[in-house]
Amino acid sequence: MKKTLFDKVWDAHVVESIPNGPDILYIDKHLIHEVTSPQAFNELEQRDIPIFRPDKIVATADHNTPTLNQHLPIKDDMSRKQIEELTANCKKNNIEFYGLGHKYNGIVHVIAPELGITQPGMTIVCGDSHTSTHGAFGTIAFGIGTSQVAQVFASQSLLLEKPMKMRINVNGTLKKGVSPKDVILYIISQLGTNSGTGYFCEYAGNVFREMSMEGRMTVCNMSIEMGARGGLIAPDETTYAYVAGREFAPKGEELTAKIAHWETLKTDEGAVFDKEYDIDANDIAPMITYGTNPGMGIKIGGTIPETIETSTDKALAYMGFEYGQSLLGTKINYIFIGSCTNSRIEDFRTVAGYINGKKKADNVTALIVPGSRQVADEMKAEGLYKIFEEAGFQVRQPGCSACLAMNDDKIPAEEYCVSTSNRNFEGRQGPGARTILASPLTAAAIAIEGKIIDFTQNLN
Ligand SMILES: CC(C)[C@H](C(=O)O)[C@@H](O)C(=O)O
Ligand code: SF4
Repeated sequence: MKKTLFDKVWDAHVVESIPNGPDILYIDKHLIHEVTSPQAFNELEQRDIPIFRPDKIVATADHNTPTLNQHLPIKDDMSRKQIEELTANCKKNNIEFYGLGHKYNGIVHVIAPELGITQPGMTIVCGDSHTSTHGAFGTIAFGIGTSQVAQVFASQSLLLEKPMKMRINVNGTLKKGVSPKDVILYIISQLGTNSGTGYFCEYAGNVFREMSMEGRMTVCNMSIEMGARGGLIAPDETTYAYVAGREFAPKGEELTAKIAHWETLKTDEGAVFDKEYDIDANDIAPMITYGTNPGMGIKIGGTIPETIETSTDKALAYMGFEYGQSLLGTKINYIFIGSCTNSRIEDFRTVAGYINGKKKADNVTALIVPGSRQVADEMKAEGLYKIFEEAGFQVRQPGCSACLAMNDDKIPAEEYCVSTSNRNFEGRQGPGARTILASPLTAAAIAIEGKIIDFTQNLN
């Protein structure tokens, strides 16, 4: 039978199939962070169940961590307790933990790929919806709830119904200034935030084949924002080159053998998907969102479309926008360049390339938050800190930061923030804050102008 990439990885991990029921799926890697692990640890302790395979778990602190003075005790009580609890739980259970100050600390979805923990053909879970990011490696990766975190702790497996399969093909040539973030924002704006519900989504076509691993991670990261359980892209030479040489990646003959296997992880010609979409790359332009879900996106120079959905009325009232309005010229006081969607070295190289020699507008507070200590170190080594600081941007320490208001980095009420993160929900960046999602390049250009502009005309 012809199989999809998803079928191949899934089938290779089925421990047992219950006739007409769910499968028991083996999990290769379990990533954890401070927000969704405490109850799962408690549950196991209460039931006196040991953690089955602690060596398959990697922990980091990212959501509640401050991005200034990380060497000092965390001031916020709640946040400090969360991190202390994770630290103690990892110690007690022999789990590898990259806490604050550790050279491998950072956002969970940034560190696992950069350390070579994420590899093609694996199953990876985390109590975090953006676990879909790891699908960029041809991995079945998805977010799980806290009770499932406990299930994986106890058994290294999960009881799951096999999801349906969809494929999105994007072929053609991307226009100048169009980033991977624009590709996924465009897809979600066209297909809607429920289009992926119940599905795992494979991204195929020359646009993804030609994309860097960083770009593929940005795309897969936002699969969850169209409702999909996860997204994935077939591994290829770009993937192998990224994985090779990383800290925990296979080496030498083991790597050669693995690559031979990874080569087989492609959807067979003629394999059938439950649904499929084709998108012309030429239709995609730099995107921004105007509403309170990631599907409410338009091309930068576009106007807010009329709709019959009453939820849009509420979204526009929250955002202070109107139907038919163009966002060009909207004054922007906050810029956030970071999050597991766009805080990798390539993102900051793009931003630095654009702002080098320029200055941010006076009204703008611009935050640059690397996704990990390693990204921060690379930025320093490449001289990017200097470029950002000279342009008046604040460079912070790694963490989820202003992506969600779980730490000190919050956007004031009613202020617009052009953000490279993945969610623009009400209050996501602080009570009353208004988030406009965009690519790092778009955010950089807006930081320089202090208002929304169509920067594509400035590109040479
Ligand atoms: C806190 C965590 C559970 C949450 C998620 O699952 O995604 C967060 O990372 C987010 O982005 O909203
Ligand atoms: S950076 Fe944002 S989206 Fe990513 S894990 Fe952290 S809070 Fe979630």
